[in-house]
Amino acid sequence: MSAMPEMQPQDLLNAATQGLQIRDFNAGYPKRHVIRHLNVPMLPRGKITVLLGPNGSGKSTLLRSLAGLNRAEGQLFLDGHDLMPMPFARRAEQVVYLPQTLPAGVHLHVLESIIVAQRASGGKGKVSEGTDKVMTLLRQLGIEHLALSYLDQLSGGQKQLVGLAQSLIRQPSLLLLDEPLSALDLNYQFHVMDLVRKETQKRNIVTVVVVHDINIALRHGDRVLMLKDGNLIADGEPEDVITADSLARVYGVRGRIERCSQGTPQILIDGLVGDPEI
Ligand SMILES: Nc1ncnc2c1ncn2[C@@H]1O[C@H](COP(=O)(O)OP(=O)(O)OP(=O)(O)O)[C@@H](O)[C@H]1O
Repeated sequence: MSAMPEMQPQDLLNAATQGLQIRDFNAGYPKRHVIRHLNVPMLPRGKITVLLGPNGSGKSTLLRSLAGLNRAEGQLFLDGHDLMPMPFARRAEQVVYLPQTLPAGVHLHVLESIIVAQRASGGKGKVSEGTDKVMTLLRQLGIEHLALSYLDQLSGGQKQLVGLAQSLIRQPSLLLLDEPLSALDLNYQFHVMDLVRKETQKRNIVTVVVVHDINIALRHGDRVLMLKDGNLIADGEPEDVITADSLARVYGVRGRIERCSQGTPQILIDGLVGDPEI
């Protein structure tokens, strides 16, 4: 049996400090507290964390607050450095938030819009090199053919894919994706999560994704955080968090997780809590 390579002190230190830690975090709006005293132990780099919860549970508020776009207080340590006191521009160099929909009325074509995003985050070098990178990313996303189409003439799903390209080109340390699959067909959903995983691992990003589809969380999440009414109800590996009990408590549904013939866990819903069982 070959011996495990010994971890060097620096590796141990990195493992303990590399990633995002959320401490006593509160967030909301002038007349409405939404996220209350949230504490999340290290969300590691190179992994996908899926944020689940019913409508109105605070997922978007949390993501926007992590990006510095919402009122918030508490501590957010990225690799040991607190993001909260940082000027917004400095925080935005490391943290990228992709909202559910791109802003309307932007009359740029796709290629221009992604080069603008790249330049805004400090991307330098020759324009031709920037264009090559963007075209590679568009090819990976399967939307190379849209490079010269105008943003305001794209379908909802095409806009989502362009938004993802704008986010990835900025090479963030913390990538926050708010329902990036909601307008995508099944093929693109799979393709996008596959690409997000590869980029997360290759660039060692802390990625947090909001989805409503429990099967996506089961299949693509390394870790799941489940919110209800702004409170963290569960945190752990997908199959430890997504259980009949948490589905009942958080979503009010009677459900179970079963493995398909290929071994992939999937959710089956039998009804609502309180319905007569058949
Ligand atoms: N701009 C705002 N001002 C005041 N309250 C808001 C604002 N935006 C959202 N809220 C409230 O904050 C709470 C959490 O909303 P949030 O959008 O974060 O939920 P969510 O979990 O992302 O929901 P969904 O799954 O429906 O997108 C809701 O009660 C909502 O009404």
